[in-house]
Amino acid sequence: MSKSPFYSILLPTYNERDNLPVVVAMIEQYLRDIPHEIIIIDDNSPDGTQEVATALQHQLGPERIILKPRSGKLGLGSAYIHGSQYARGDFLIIMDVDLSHHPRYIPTFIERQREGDYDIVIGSRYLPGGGVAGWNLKRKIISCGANYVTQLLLRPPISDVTGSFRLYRKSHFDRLVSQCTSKGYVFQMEMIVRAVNANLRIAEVPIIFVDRIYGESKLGGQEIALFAKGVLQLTFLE
Ligand SMILES: Nc1nc2c(ncn2[C@@H]2O[C@H](COP(=O)(O)OP(=O)(O)O[C@H]3O[C@H](CO)[C@@H](O)[C@H](O)[C@@H]3O)[C@@H](O)[C@H]2O)c(=O)[nH]1
Ligand SMILES: [Mg+2]
Repeated sequence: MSKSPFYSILLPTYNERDNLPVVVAMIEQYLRDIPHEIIIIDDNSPDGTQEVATALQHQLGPERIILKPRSGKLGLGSAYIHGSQYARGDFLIIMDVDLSHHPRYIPTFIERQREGDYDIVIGSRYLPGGGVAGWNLKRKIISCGANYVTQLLLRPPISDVTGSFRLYRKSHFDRLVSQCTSKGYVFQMEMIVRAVNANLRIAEVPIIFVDRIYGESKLGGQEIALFAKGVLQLTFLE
């Protein structure tokens, strides 16, 4: 019998002290029978998320909880790249740490990967059965607009290119990252466009994204401008 794969869950945090312990407890519940580690990448959050992360490490042990903090807020995409360098898993699972991404989907991602030997499994809000709860109109327009513009210019056969709830085969994640130039939220889109161009096997599963209850989104005007720049670069420069 082949060895059961090992999974590394990457948790990027910036001011998530209330959410982090809940997300970790839920991951532990849903992955009880699945070999895994959790890597927390905190960017020196002013709210003290790092202390909460340290307490979780004491509670669950250094094999299960790995802390890879950075000295300041350096962007979501680069947080995943930083954390992945320490991952021991055959597969990486990336997700938000504000309960927008429910850990109950992780076993579904794993099952789907196994069914078709996929390289990437994407959680999609835009498939039938998926959706968004709690976003205002402005935020819906930003998300739909980003996906629409990407479809218009680059036509990836993927319904949700901006979401951050994904499973990657680690070897492919590393290869794609070595080609990626973006550091912020636009990273997700660039990774998918490059994965499609590399003919990787990609599956999507519907997810419901629930807007955060505690804390604030870190998506601002600068991230939107960087997204527009990223799509244009991929469209015209490659
Ligand atoms: N370490 C680190 N973590 C960060 C940073 N910026 C954000 N995060 C963490 O990344 C996760 C997502 O951040 P949010 O600020 O909650 O993002 P959002 O506005 O809800 O956006 C979500 O939806 C977008 C698509 O519609 C996604 O593009 C985005 O990745 C995310 O999933 C959270 O766990 C947050 O703490 C950063 O610079 N550094
Ligand atoms: Mg959020």
